[in-house]
Amino acid sequence: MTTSTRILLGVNIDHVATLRQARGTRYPDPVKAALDAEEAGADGITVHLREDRRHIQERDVLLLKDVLQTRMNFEMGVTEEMMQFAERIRPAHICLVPETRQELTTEGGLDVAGQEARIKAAVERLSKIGSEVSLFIDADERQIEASRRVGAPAIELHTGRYADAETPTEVAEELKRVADGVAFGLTQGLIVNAGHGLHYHNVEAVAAIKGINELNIGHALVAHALFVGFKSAVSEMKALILAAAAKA
Ligand SMILES: CC(=O)[C@@H](O)[C@H](O)COP(=O)(O)O
Ligand SMILES: NCC(=O)COP(=O)(O)O
Repeated sequence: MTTSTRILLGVNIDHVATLRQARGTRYPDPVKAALDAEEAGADGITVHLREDRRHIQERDVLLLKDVLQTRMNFEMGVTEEMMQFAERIRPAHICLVPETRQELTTEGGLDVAGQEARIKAAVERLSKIGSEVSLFIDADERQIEASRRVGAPAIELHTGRYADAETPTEVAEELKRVADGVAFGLTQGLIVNAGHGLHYHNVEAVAAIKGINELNIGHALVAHALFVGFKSAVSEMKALILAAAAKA
């Protein structure tokens, strides 16, 4: 996840595993989805090993670690169990995310400002294994400054509020919040990624924000893949974001 003029696509395969877990079958295999995604142009593969194991399982992460041609972005809550697992697998990238068991999905960003000492200790510990650590936060200057202070080289701005915005005014406000967050993150010397809730119909405006390094996208890709196949779903998304970034 190094800063470049070319925007990267991280493909999140969590919800391939959601379908498998719904029946306790061996299919569909998120590992196969990851390999297809890479063939279709994914720059990296994102997985979130949730505490409740509702989708991705340890087995998936271990296999991916062996077979990925690109790099793994391992999303995890800040718990001792996850810290030890990350130390075992040493992913190229780790994104620290907030997690609550009852939530339908990751509803907001990590409160870095409210627990700086704890996040700083986690960033230091995970940096020691050679992982590039990012913090999944809201596009909020207080959280961005705190992310710099705790020593994270990267942040991922939560785009869920933009994705959920309903009126054109709300969409414009939320997009501006993300764009301002990107600009502010860059002034802090951070690598700035973004993701959550991005879809074929809303991704272009985000991809056009100057300075974004990578977009992480999952749910929309898996949903579209049902109708067009995983490779096509990924290559369509990649073409959209590259075109939007090139036009900007
Ligand atoms: C942290 C994040 O935004 C994604 O990884 C998201 O968590 C996907 O999985 P869920 O839908 O389980 O939240
Ligand atoms: N960190 C965001 C992510 O990996 C994908 O989120 P979504 O596209 O599944 O909402």
